[in-house]
Amino acid sequence: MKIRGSAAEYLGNKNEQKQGFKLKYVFVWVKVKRLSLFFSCRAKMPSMAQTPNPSANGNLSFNHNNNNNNKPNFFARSRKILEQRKSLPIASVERRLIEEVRKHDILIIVGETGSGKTTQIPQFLFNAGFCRGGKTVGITQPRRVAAVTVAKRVAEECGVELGQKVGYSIRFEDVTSSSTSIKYMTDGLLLREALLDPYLSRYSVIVVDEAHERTVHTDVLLGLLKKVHNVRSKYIRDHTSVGHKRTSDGAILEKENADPCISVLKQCEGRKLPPLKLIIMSASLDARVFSEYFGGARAVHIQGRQFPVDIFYTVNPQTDYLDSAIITIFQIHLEEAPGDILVFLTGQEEIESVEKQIQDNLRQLPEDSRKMSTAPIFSSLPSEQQMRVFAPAPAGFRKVILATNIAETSVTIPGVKYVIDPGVVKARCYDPIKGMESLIVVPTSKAQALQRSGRAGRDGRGKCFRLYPESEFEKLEDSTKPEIKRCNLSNVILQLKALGVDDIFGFDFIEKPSRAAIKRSVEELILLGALTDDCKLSDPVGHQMARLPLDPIYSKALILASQFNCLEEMLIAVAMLSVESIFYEPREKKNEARTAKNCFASPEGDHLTLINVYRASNDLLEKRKSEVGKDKHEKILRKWCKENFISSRSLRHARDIHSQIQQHVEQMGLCISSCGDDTLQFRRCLAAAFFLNAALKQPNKTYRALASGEVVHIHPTSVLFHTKADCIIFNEFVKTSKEYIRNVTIIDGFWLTELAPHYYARQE
Ligand SMILES: Nc1ncnc2c1ncn2[C@@H]1O[C@H](COP(=O)(O)OP(=O)(O)OP(=O)(O)O)[C@@H](O)[C@H]1O
Repeated sequence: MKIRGSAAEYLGNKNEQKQGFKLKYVFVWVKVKRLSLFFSCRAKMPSMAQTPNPSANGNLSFNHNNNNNNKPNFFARSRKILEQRKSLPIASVERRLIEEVRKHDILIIVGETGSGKTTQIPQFLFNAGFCRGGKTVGITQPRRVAAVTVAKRVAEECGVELGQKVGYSIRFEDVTSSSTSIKYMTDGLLLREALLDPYLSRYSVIVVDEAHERTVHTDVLLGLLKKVHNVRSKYIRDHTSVGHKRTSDGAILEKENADPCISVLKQCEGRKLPPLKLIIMSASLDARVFSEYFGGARAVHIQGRQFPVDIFYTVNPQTDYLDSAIITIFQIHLEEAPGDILVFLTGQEEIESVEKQIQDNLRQLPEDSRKMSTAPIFSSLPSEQQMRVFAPAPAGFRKVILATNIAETSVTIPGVKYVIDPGVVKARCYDPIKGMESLIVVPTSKAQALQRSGRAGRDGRGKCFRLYPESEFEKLEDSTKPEIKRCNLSNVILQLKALGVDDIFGFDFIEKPSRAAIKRSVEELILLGALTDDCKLSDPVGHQMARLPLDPIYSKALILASQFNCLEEMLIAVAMLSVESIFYEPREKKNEARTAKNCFASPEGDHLTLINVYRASNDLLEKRKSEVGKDKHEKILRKWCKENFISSRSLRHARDIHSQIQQHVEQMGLCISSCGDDTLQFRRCLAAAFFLNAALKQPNKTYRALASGEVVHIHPTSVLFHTKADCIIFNEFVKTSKEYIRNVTIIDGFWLTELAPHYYARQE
């Protein structure tokens, strides 16, 4: 890269601005190839050429039941959508695709980003009759935001109200009805559904979209779907051979009392059981791996994308990708044609810091160049705020979307013409020996780079700026290491146990996690009381823990809290711990921010400090409750948060999570009471739940984590940063420049042997 000025120089030279803002070229970009040329599929697959297909007329036989007909724009918009759909590469292969689905129970589809897989294939399946008899086509997505936005788009394309024929279901949000035929959902949600309906009997087809992401849920789901598919196929074979009749769409008509297995199946799905069709999809899939896993399943390739995306690389490696991203944002803003910019960053803190720098830099630009708005999106942002990135920018403004990898796959953000990809991502990594999980920033894979560039070029030609040289791209791994190989497996194992999978080592994973990781997580679940010593789900604790949509350790904390009479406090603590950084500390207002935080600080630790913040926000809203209206309350909360250096986004999200988990624990019949001022009870409960995360002070003032033996340091953001306490528990281990622990509370070391004798008595 030829840098002739840093970002500040570039934007801040007032003389230059006066002279008509003469641009300095900061990067020399190397334009390389179009996105489509980068695509290569390693498995040998038949390709679906784009032959004209008279049946691909884009019409879906849904009722148009929304009352938009009187709106002048409605017809124009419908016509535009229809035109768009017809021009998608996938539209011309509808009939051939359906033939493939009819012929093969399991089909792997690889099609370039934007070819129309996610939005069109479910509609093709509906048109072809796969939803007859009240059956549903289910499409899983690794991320909530994709499930929601794609469902909205498909409902619009079909001219139906969201939640009727087309709906979505994500954790804590179900927008479906009994008439839903096309259902988008997260892969985790489908796993939870399988707890209640082990044969997934309402589904005729399940489409696993973006399978390349290999999230832990996708991998477990693939294993489960394989099993369900085999059971349903076997059932059909067996019953066809003993003379059962089929309906016209292939479903089996049951004979009364044919065999004992039928009664189980009848409970789930009534009298018909069609075979389960599985479709595994992505733009960047190694089809061979999936095909082998499903016993040589058929793989097809859909060629072509709607609009080209030009890829640019920097000439030289970058030392500071945030700085480079900001420079590139402004370079595009000042030089390129109108169009929104999507920037990939690694987390909330980075996003908020870049957002602030953009605002600061904009102030230095001449008035007429300041028309730029920013919109952040990251996973801990509440859904309604995430949706703001999809709203158009004010007229004449360029929107800059600052996103984590949650915007990497499946989503279409209308108007995005430029993508900036620094080539890094925050990924989980797990050390099964020490039992430590941490988040670290790592290079993306080629598959991720391809997905990112594919977010441009969805409603017109696009450009993608990769903030690294092409030679670096060549060195990237082809695909991302499956999450199941780099995370703590307690949650997965608990779910599998609840699904009736007894032999975890024998479970047919697409790629097996290491024995050490499975063993470690099973041991952890036994220690938490979720599994018995012979590895069965314990009753009631294990079953209760599996029902809560939380990490097992948090679920255990809630269950214990009802016995320690502090469930009210623990609900708040768990909700506050589920969001990213409640407090923020702007560089230029460090002292003010610290003084504000001290008002909430508890000398006993971060958990009680977080509870103090939550309760203070409750008191505020209680005091001002006469001022009616949700908007008014939001405004009051926002102002208060700003004054107290609290992230209003995070607090609002925590309040949301709180009400959702409260509903769950109420349904489970747990007793919600408060320990009042007796915080000792609450801390004892923390010790009883988080005993695996205890640390003892060393003579040199560092701490040693008792379970892993690792030397750890209290994070500077903790209220206990200067503590001299002998024994503490913590919630999070973060490895940056040092091994840090975050969210720390003081406990008494003797409590550990008293409350977790099964672990600490054994250690003595
Ligand atoms: N919410 C939306 N608003 C506007 N256009 C959309 C929207 N969703 C999809 N589209 C249009 O439909 C096209 C196909 O989108 P779709 O998500 O089906 O593609 P895909 O092949 O699944 O891509 P990917 O692999 O990136 O998920 C997009 O390129 C875009 O033109």
